[in-house]
Amino acid sequence: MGSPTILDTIVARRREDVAAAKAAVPAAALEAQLADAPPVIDFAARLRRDAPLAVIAEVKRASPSKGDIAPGLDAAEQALRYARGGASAVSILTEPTWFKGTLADMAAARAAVDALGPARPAILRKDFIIDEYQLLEARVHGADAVLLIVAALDDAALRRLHDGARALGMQALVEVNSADEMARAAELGAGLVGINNRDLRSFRVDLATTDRLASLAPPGALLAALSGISTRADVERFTAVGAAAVLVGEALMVAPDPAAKVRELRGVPAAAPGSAP
Ligand SMILES: O=P(O)(O)OC[C@@H](O)[C@@H](O)c1c[nH]c2ccccc12
Repeated sequence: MGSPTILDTIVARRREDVAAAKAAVPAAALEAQLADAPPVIDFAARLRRDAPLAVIAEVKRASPSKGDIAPGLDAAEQALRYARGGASAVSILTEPTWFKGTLADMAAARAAVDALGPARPAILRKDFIIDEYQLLEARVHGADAVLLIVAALDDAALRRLHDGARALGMQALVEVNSADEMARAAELGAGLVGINNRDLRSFRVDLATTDRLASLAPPGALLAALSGISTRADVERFTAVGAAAVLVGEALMVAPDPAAKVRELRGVPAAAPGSAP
């Protein structure tokens, strides 16, 4: 066993966070809130509706590799900017220590986009999910889908969390970064696969990861490319190998006009000044 990777460190801390959260708010209390949770929509259907390319736009204030990106940013306001640009979904980082996200961010972003009616972007809880308790937290705070990181989970946990998300009406975006992890996602029967160009063990980004792994995706699964994406050319590189969605964080968090950046990534003309979004 080598020295712990960044991923190991974050997962270990998340286990402590979950233990503390359970002590404060038992699972039974969250289950009692499910009936009043904001209604869930079909995440994959929402992405497919925007074929040939759906943008999943991410609210990420900071990261282990970059430190602070936009620490003071309001998650709800950013979600609305993304929605104005035509994002199909908004990914909200809810990990507090390294990414400076919270569940309150996700609830606020969900409430903000709900005002847009049924065409609203779907909400993805982006976190290091290792315990069913976090699925309850996600649903109660308005998530339509959750990220499951294959590298952070053994097969039993992956199966348990994948089925647990579905039992709560949510879908799972199953994240892979290698051929072995893609095989595990296929074995799981994942319908939504995210190829992360960033290796969460080293946080090194290699855009060729998606090129290399796309053809190994389970037939019929919706394929998303994650990380390191900043231009329309990056997007076209990935649609060329079968990606139906891209997930973009930093490039959107630093964009002076996030709505215009989403449109650029989608390959649609910029809105005329003053025109309706
Ligand atoms: O900021 P980028 O390079 O556009 O990457 C966004 C997203 O893919 C990245 O934040 C991410 C992908 N998988 C994760 C798992 C946990 C935390 C973060 C992530």
